[in-house]
Amino acid sequence: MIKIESLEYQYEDGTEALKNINLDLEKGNTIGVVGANGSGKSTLFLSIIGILKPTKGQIKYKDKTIKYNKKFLRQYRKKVNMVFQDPDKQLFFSKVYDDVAFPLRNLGLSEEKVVKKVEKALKMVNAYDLKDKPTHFLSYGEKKRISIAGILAMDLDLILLDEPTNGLDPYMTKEVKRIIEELSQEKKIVLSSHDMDLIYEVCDYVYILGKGEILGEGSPEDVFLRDDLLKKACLERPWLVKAHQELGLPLCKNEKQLFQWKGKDYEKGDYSS
Ligand SMILES: Nc1ncnc2c1ncn2[C@@H]1O[C@H](COP(=O)(O)OP(=O)(O)OP(=O)(O)O)[C@@H](O)[C@H]1O
Repeated sequence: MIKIESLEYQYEDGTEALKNINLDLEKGNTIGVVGANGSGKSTLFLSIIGILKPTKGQIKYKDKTIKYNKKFLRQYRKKVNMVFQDPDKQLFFSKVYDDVAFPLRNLGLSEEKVVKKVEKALKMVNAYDLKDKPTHFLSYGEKKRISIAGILAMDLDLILLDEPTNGLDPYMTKEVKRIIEELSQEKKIVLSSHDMDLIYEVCDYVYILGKGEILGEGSPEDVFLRDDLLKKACLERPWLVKAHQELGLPLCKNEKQLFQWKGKDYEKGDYSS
């Protein structure tokens, strides 16, 4: 659906944030983009939604090169949009409900449809109770969930999530993981994260960025077994990969699989030895 060809992006001060990026988002349904601080992940996402215009190269959506005029971008962002790393960049209204409803009202949907979509999105992120709360009273984790709900309420083809678990506690991190897994049943998702466990478990294809370049790509099982690649990109191995390499355990996709291999009932919290 989206192809990126020979993309380069240079900031005004001369920083070459992206160099010769080639990416095909048909290669997976939940795609991870990982890289150390400053490797270019946010710049890439901002380029994909057309906020940054490439210095060179192009982005194709459904085989057509995206354009940078207001009319095109307004239509494009109804189908391809992102949840920003910082929720304060996304929440504008004083009340949670109005924030999630805004893009839908903007599309001219009837208030009846708006109510349905907003309620569904808020329930999906377990934030329905917050609907009447002023956004400025929300905790950081709650703001993150509301900004995700705002994107879920829209009928997008592709959702980009920039560091969705950044700054969240372990419980909320699990919640966001659940949301991504649920969402990926219906939508294409691209997410960036410093949490290699999350990327390994939820993604089916991974791009590794380093200093604005793609250093490697492939299935999570392939890329995370490549020590040389991880070292070059300054990335850690997911714990399930470590357990496989260091303890000789089978390479499991998630905790549940590992428990099942051990004959434990994961759902019942069977932690006995
Ligand atoms: N507005 C800007 N002007 C100049 N340089 C910038 C600007 N924004 C980002 N950069 C630079 O571009 C490079 C890529 O930054 P980017 O924010 O895309 O990386 P990132 O992988 O998202 O980092 P992080 O993991 O820390 O969020 C960095 O060297 C950064 O300093």
